Parts: sequence; structure tokens; C-alpha cells
Amino acid sequence: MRVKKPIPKTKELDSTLSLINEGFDFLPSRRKELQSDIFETRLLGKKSLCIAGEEAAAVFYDNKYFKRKGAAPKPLKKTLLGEGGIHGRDGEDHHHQKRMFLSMMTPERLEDMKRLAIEELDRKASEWEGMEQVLLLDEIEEVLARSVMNWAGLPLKESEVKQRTQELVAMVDSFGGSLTRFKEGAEARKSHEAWLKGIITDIRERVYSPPSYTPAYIVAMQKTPEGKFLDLEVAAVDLNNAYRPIIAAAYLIVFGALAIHEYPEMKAKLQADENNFSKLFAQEVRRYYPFAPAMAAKANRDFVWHGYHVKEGMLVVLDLFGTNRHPDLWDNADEFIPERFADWKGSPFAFVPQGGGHHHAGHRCAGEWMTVMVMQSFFKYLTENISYKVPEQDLSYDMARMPTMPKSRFIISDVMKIRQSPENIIKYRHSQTVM
Ligand code: HEM
Repeated sequence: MRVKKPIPKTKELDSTLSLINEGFDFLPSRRKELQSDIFETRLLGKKSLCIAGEEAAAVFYDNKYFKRKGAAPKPLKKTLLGEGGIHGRDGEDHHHQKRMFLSMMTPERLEDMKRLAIEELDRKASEWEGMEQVLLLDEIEEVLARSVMNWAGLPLKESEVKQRTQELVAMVDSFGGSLTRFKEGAEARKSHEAWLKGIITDIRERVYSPPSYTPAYIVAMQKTPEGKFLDLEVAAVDLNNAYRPIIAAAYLIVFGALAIHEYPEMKAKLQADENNFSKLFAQEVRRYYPFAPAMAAKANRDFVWHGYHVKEGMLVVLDLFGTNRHPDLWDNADEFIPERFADWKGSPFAFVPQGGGHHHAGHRCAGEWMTVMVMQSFFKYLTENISYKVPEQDLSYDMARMPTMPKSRFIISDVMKIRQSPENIIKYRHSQTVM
């Protein structure tokens, strides 16, 4: 970890606009410029410490030093995260809710999600065969939205699929500072939460009875440590948090399709799948391509770190994307090399595309196993079950847009199904839950 003493400050007084304008490049480029993995700036007018690397992630995910209450900016709560949900909770209150989320992620339920998503993808692929061009990102978003709402036990009518999918996509696509996308995301959240509140009420009143292992049932019937049902607003936010985030995997699946296109040797490696290559590939896609830029927390005590006096209440921002590309942690960090994961030591703080630390003890993403499983099986499907062409298009992606994606949204054409059934993917046993 490179630390310059005294801890340097950015030239600009407040970096909020630079962060919006530079997106994923902001934190890594300032670290480079200031030659330090720790630097001070102001964000939304507040003095903030920006940090990156394995040691930084280890301190950031130590509950002794940090809390989440009040750390996320308001616009993010109105759109992506929701208000009052798990992201902003601390201590036993957080643990209590986190146990609920992790109880939804049993190996059987993860297999269910994989099967539902692959069956949906296979149905879509039949439609693609008759289409001149397929916008892969949009199609995968719908595949994931349909299958995850089914998985979550929601009573989704066919006539509603389009609206609910668009709401999920708008919430996920809302962060990064664009006013238009913020407004769309906030409206989508309002409408989606109103729908969920109705469903939760129906479950509690036994008007609607999804299976007891589904997120809809689990959240509706969850009690606080005091023995009361969750407040209806909070329950809607939590239920949404139990399935909406899989939409983020659509961006990464499309980036994976880009990698298969740009590195043609990947296709044969994925097809052969020696030593579970498809898993290494999914991990490298999560490491290499940008999705979650950073996380914020607040210091819950005064402490000194690398000679810097962190004051209680100070905002600290961990560079997730920059940690995944940190040269101390990864050889040839800016190159796409799936094989690097074959002998990866598995540090919970060096590879943090979905947060760091431990799933049960801290805020690390509850959906990480599901994400890897779905990504791996989609990459296998794209190479083993269909053939397609990638016509001329603008495949570049804008690092200033958060979240980002290939500008063309990845167009494919001449789709042909090679196998009539997706059983080969559904029965594939290596896509298991371990990281
Ligand atoms: C590409 C896919 C995904 C990405 C990039 C992603 C990213 C993240 C990130 C960065 C965090 C915050 C970690 C922190 O607070 O330090 C998080 C938390 C969380 N994610 Fe995901 N996630 C993904 C998929 C999922 C899925 C599929 C689910 C559920 C089905 C999920 C559920 C959650 C929950 C409940 C939390 C809150 C955990 C807590 O605060 O304890 N995520 N995710």
C-alpha cells in the first residue's frame, strides 16, 4: 500500500463534481496523481478520506471503526438502495436482518435461481433465432427480472412484466449523478415499493401465500428482535433488496460477452471448461470490468491510521474498483487473465466487486454466490448452447458513466440454437456456492 505522509489533499476543494464527471476513473486517477492510496478531499461539502487496497478494505470492513448509518448520500437512498433498509444498519440490528437475507441463499434456492434463469434464457434464445438483431443487455435484463421475481415468490402477471422489469432496471441504472436517471430511478422505486407493500400486506393477511422459502414470504413474516412485524415501508425496501440487485449481473454478463468477443481464445476455453474455467472467467469479469465504484462509511470513533487522525463521524470512501485493479494485489492488474484465479488465495479484502469482509459478520453482498452462479452458467450457455455473430458496432464503454456498459448495449445477430435443451447447464455441478 502506497501512503504519502502527511496524507495528501486533492487540489480541488470539493471533489463531488469531479467524481460525477470522471466516474470510475476519479479515485484511481487521484491516487496516482497524489501518489498515495490514502488522500483527503471533500464530498458534498464534507471532509472525506478516500482509501484503496487490501489493508484499507480490512479496516473499512472492521465494525469496530465504522458504521453505515448516515453514510449513503440521500439520492442513492431514493433510487438504488431505498430508505431504512439493510445497507444503512449497524450492530445487532444489521446482523438480525443479514441473517434473514442469508437464509434465502441456501444451495437449493441458488440452484432454483440458476434453473429459472437458464430456462428463461433458453426461451428467449428461441425468439432470438427469428430476430435480425438482438440487444443483449436489454434481453438479459428481462430474463433476469422475470426469473428473479419468480424466484422471490412475487405474483407477477404477464401483463406486468414489462413495467416491473423497467422499474428494476431504472433503479439499478440510477446512480452516477445524471439528473434524468435519478428522476427515473426515484419514480421507479416509488411505484415498485407500492406494489411490494400490497403483496406484503396480502401475505400477512393470508390473502396470498407464496412458498415459505421465498423472499416474499420470509420478509413479510420477518419479526424484529422485539417480536413485531417489520414496518411496511422497511419491509418493501428489504424485499426489493432481496432480488433487484441481480439486474446488475446483466451488465457483467454483457461485459463477459464482450470479453469472449475481444479475446477469441476464451470461447474454446469456456467450451472445454477444464478446471472449472467458466468460474475463473466469471471471477475475472467481476474483477476487471467496472460496476460498483466505491462504498462509503462513517467513522464511529476517533482513531489514528497511518498517522492520519480519523475523527468520529468522518466520511470514509473505499475504492472498490481500484482495489480490484490494485498492482500490489494483482499481477498485470489491467489485463484480462481469468487463469489468475486458479491459484488465488481468496483474501476477503483484495477482491471486492461486491464489497469485502465476511458475508455474515459485515456488509458484504448477500447475493454474491447467486451472482457468480448465474454469470458462470450464462457464459456457458452463450458458448455451448447457441452460436451468434457480433456485427460492427460501438463496443467502447464510458468510464465516466456509472454504471457503464458497451455503448451499443452489445448487439448480436444470426443467433442459432445448437442444443435443443438447456439441461447441460442446469445439471452442471461445478457452479456451486463457494467463492
Ligand atoms: C453484479 C451483481 C451485484 C453487485 C455488483 C453487487 C454489489 C453489492 C455491493 C457493492 C454491496 C455493498 C457492500 C457494502 O455495503 O460494503 C452489496 C450489498 C448487498 N447486496 Fe449485492 N451486488 C450484486 C448482486 C446481488 C444480488 C443478486 C443480491 C440478492 C439477490 C444482492 C443483495 C445484496 C444485499 C442484501 C446487500 C446488503 C448487504 C449488507 O448490507 O449487509 N446483491 N452488493
